[in-house]
Amino acid sequence: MTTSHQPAALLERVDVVLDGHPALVGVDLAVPAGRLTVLTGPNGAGKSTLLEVIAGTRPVTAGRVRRDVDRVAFVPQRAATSDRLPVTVREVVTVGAWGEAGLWRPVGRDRRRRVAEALDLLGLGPLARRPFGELSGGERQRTLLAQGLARGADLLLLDEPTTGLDAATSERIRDAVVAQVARGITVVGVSHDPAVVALADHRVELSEGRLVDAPTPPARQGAPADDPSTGSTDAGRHNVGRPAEISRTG
Ligand SMILES: Nc1ncnc2c1ncn2[C@@H]1O[C@H](COP(=O)(O)OP(=O)(O)OP(=O)(O)O)[C@@H](O)[C@H]1O
Repeated sequence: MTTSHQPAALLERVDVVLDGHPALVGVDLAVPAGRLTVLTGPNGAGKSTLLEVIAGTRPVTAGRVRRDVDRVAFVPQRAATSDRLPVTVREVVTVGAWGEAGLWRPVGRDRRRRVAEALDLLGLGPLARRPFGELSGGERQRTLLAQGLARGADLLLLDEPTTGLDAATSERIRDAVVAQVARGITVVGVSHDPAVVALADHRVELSEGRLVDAPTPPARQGAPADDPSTGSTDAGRHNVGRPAEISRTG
């Protein structure tokens, strides 16, 4: 686990309005680096929207988002995945390693190692040559997570990674998540699964687009409890250090 106390992502007074609907309202959140943050809350609370904001794939209507990460991997819900891809499991996982290599450049030794590790961690070795479209739902979910791991990201985002999976598959996915956090990778997951929530270092509960319960993550040593630069003691409550100290690399 990393010793860094600088947040991997910092959200300040974030609003997201979707077709006139307030999906997120005044969200202040620091995502601690090298930890597992789990977003919880009822259906429609704004969890997926918040995950997309942290990923940088969802523009905010108001507020600020800062990330201090080099590479982000976003593993979507199963339902978002096409089942007609004419590719093997290994090829799907290898896509995760394309990132900095680009589509037409050969995958080098380091990236091949990441693909092999990801296949191994998710128990996909025996399925590596199988067409993705022939897999069961749980096998696809493991494959998509392996693709995310192969990315070599320092911020891994998971939308309901264990929903609908059997106990053994869920446990394997939880073990893979724990292994990533142990390596210092920041993981943020949306989950209704109590077994995943129980693993969280940082639990964030949402209701109707607002944070209900977001305990302040570990503060940077010497940082003030409230940051006057935010202009709000409430907003400062979830800040770790001053925003100006966070480099935006992701
Ligand atoms: N394109 C859209 N237009 C209008 N409202 C939207 C749109 N997309 C999402 N919403 C609404 O925004 C709110 C937050 O949606 P979001 O998907 O983030 O919730 P969630 O907590 O992830 O829900 P679930 O647990 O059901 O997946 C919901 O009320 C949803 O109906």
